[in-house]
Amino acid sequence: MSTTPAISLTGLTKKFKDVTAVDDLTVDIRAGRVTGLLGRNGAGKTTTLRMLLGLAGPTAGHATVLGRPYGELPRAAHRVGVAMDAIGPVTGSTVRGELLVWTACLGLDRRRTDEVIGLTGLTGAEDRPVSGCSTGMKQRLALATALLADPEVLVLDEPANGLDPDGIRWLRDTLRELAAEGRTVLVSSHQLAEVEQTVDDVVVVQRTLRYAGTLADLTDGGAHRLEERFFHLVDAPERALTHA
Ligand SMILES: Nc1ncnc2c1ncn2[C@@H]1O[C@H](COP(=O)(O)OP(=O)(O)OP(=O)(O)O)[C@@H](O)[C@H]1O
Repeated sequence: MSTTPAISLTGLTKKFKDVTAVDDLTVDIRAGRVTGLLGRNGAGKTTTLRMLLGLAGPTAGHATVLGRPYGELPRAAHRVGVAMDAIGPVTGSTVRGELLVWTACLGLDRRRTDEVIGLTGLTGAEDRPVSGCSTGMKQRLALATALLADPEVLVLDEPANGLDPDGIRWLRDTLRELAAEGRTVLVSSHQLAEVEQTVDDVVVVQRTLRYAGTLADLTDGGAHRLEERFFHLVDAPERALTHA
């Protein structure tokens, strides 16, 4: 396994007028692993991911993915797959139509569209208008779009939201398979019981960093529930607890 982090955040800070959304966040995301980015509503998860992807400029600090700021990474859209609300459907057409637009934008063979439809369980729904898709199907479509270019890194903002139990299990298996193939998966989530079954590593934020390390270290090898440890961390006086 590579020891070079796939993603590095260094002193990352974002202020919106009088609100500090992210404060001096320094953390490395290890390659080839699934990392859960956890925090309460408003903890700064989406803002962190937006800064990582160059969608928001940091007030201070910097972020790199695969060794470069996203905006300076050659073939960034091929190497980093992204699923977040800010990057929603563009065409207002069908599932396949939507994917074909992205396939063309990325300069990929049209056959890749059908491959990701199969990979994400959207077979049979290809001709459905995106506007008529359930939330779970839209989540599958977002992941299908992120997977199109067969990226090394996946950045997924709350991909489990709106998925039914089948969808949750499918997502878990898919993320584990992607990491087993050597890909790096950074996934934000509120669903702690699900995260506990999916991730290798955990980053907990509450504006500042509260924990970065392995799930096994955080839960003492499963002796504690992730939820219990999470509340201990986010309710603790502001301080950074970091583990290797
Ligand atoms: N464009 C903006 N202008 C002003 N404040 C913002 C903006 N974007 C985010 N914030 C504020 O920054 C803080 C962090 O928001 P962010 O969306 O990053 O949190 P989050 O952890 O992703 O929350 P959630 O789990 O609810 O999605 C919140 O207080 C939010 O209101």
